Formats: sequence, structure tokens, C-alpha cells
Amino acid sequence: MASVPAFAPRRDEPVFARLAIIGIGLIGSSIARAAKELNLAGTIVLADRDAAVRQRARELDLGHAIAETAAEAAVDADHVILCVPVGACGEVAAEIASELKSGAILSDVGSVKGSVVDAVSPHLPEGVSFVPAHPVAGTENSGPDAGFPSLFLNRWCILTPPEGTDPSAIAKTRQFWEGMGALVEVMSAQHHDLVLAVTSHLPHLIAYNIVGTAEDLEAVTQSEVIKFSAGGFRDFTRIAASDPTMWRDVFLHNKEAVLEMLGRFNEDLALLTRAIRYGDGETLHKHFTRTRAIRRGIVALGQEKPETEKLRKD
Ligand SMILES: NC(=O)C1=CN([C@@H]2O[C@H](COP(=O)(O)OP(=O)(O)OC[C@H]3O[C@@H](n4cnc5c(N)ncnc54)[C@H](O)[C@@H]3O)[C@@H](O)[C@H]2O)C=CC1
Ligand SMILES: O=C(O)C(=O)Cc1ccc(O)cc1
Repeated sequence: MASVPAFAPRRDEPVFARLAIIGIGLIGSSIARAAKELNLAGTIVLADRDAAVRQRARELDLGHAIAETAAEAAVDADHVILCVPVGACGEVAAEIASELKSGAILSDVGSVKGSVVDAVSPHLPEGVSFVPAHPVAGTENSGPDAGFPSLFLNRWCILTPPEGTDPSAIAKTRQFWEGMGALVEVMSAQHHDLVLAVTSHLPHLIAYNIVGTAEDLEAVTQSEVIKFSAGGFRDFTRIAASDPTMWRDVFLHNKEAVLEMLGRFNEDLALLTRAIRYGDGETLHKHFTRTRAIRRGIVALGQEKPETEKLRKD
């Protein structure tokens, strides 16, 4: 029987001899699946603080071993990736610090970078490099069953190494993410947090808000909000189903940038509100023409429907 071709080239030699993944949710389990399938790491050890998640990871045969603790998983690892909510990165770094070997590269996948750098850096032992990463790829689902190996294919992964980070550690981390099919870009943590506040964090907040507003209305209109929900509202409900712990942490840890973007958003919304109130069709038409061109530009770049959407299991 012919074997199923891998979604990305399988490596002859792994990038890392030993990879440790702490947090076996959507992102951690996707990395484990991709790294195993594509031979990006010789040995993959996973850990999670939740015993039920560890048990499920064993059943799913994720990686090569499931450790009881994060510290145990970190022993002798060349690359350790924190795949836990942003607010937990500091405490996990403290837990594993004494086990990190000299020359190891510590990384994470948090959706916010500045606060993770601040929380992790004080625990970094001598000789260990920290290369924070953010794969800009995900879904509204969480847990070890939600992951899939092609999640990062053709998606951006942003690295935000603090100044003075060993260039070879950055190069290795880049190689690892490119090995999973990601497109890698390097920028400062501060710039990352500002850009992501408008492209990812604010849209999630808007979705959480509108779905809540609609449900409040539902009491008045019985089931009509759900019954007649058109594409737009349905898309919002998908986003609003995203993990509450993860998103609580994102907003608490990217507070300044999100508040800045929310301020601008409210000002622009006030302009549109005014145009509707005073029947200013020209303003509305001009605005909608501008946003349509933005969408069409994204489609032309081929980024509106990533390959992962077609490959993902629903
Ligand atoms: N969900 C998404 O679409 C994306 C998420 N991210 C980031 O990836 C990280 C993980 O997110 P998901 O995989 O979606 O979350 P998830 O909820 O699917 O998995 C997180 C796992 O971490 C474990 N965990 C929590 N605290 C821990 C601790 N102190 N020690 C050990 N394990 C712990 C949980 O038990 C859970 O199994 C977050 O920082 C998030 O911001 C990044 C890109 C996309
Ligand atoms: O499901 C979606 O539409 C997402 O936007 C997924 C996502 C969530 C958080 C991130 O930091 C990156 C990507």
C-alpha cells in the first residue's frame, strides 16, 4: 500500500535531539504531531499539569514519552517550548529552570510576547537562550484532541528574541518552525504586541462582546437571533467559542496595547455611528469601499484561506 505523503518534507536529520513540550493543548499537541511526523526532533517528551490531559496524550500516542512534571520533561532537552496560557509561562519557567542544561533553547508560543519575556527572563539560567515564538495559527478549539500536524503550514510564526540573544539559537528556532511549514519573521516583543492587538486581540474582544449582546437580546426576541443568524454572526460565534482561560490571560497581559487599539476603534465607530444618524451615505460608502479593497488585497495575496483550513479535521 502506498504511504500517505507528508504535508511538508520529512527531515533526514532532526533539528533537535531532544524536544520538551510543556502544555499538551491545541498548540502543544500540534507541535508534537508535526515534529514527530516530520522528524524535527529525535525524542519528544511532553508534560501537562492536568492528569487527564497526560492520560489522553498517552492514548493519542503523542511524542515518545509523557512526563509527570514539567521539570522532568525539561531534563536534558535541547529545546523546551512552553505551550501554556500566557499567564502561566513565568511559573513554569521557574519550575523547570534548575533542570535546563547549558546550551538549551527555551521558547514559548504565547499570543502576547512582552509580558512573557518579563515573566520568564528572571528564571533563565546562565547558558540558556530564550527565543520567544508566536505561531499566528490556531482555531477556537483546545485540548490534545484539537491539534493537527499541518496547523502551522503556510502560517506566520513571529520570533521576538530579546536583544543580545545568541544568533545561533534564533537560527535553530527558525529552522524548527520552518520545518513545520511556517513562515518565520523576527521583530521586537513590543512591536508584536501592538500589531497583534489590532489584528487578533481586538477582533476576539469584538466577537466576545457581540455574541454576549446578541444573547442578551435573545431573551426579548426568543430564538430569533440564533434562528436568523447570517454568516457574519456565525463567524463571530466561532471566535467567541475560543478558550476562556487563554483569552483572559491575553487581555490581562496585553492591556496597554489593547486599550490603545480599543480607543481608536471606539473613535472610528463613533464616526460611522454619526454617519448613520445623519444619513451621510457618502461617508459610509467611502469607508466600505476602502475595507472591501483591503479584503481583496488579502485574497490576492492568497492569505484568506490558508492551506490548514482545507487540511484541518473539523
Ligand atoms: N489557541 C490558539 O489558537 C493559539 C494559542 N496560542 C498560545 O498558545 C498557548 C497555548 O494555547 P492552547 O494550546 O490553545 O491552549 P490549550 O488550553 O489547548 O492547552 C493548554 C494546556 O496547558 C496546560 N497547562 C496550563 N497551565 C499549566 C502549567 N502551569 N503547567 C503545565 N501545564 C499547564 C493545560 O492543562 C492545557 O492542557 C497560549 O499561550 C496561547 O496564547 C498561540 C497561537 C494560537
Ligand atoms: O481561530 C482563529 O481565527 C484565530 O485567530 C486563532 C488564533 C488565536 C490566537 C493566536 O494567537 C493566533 C491565532
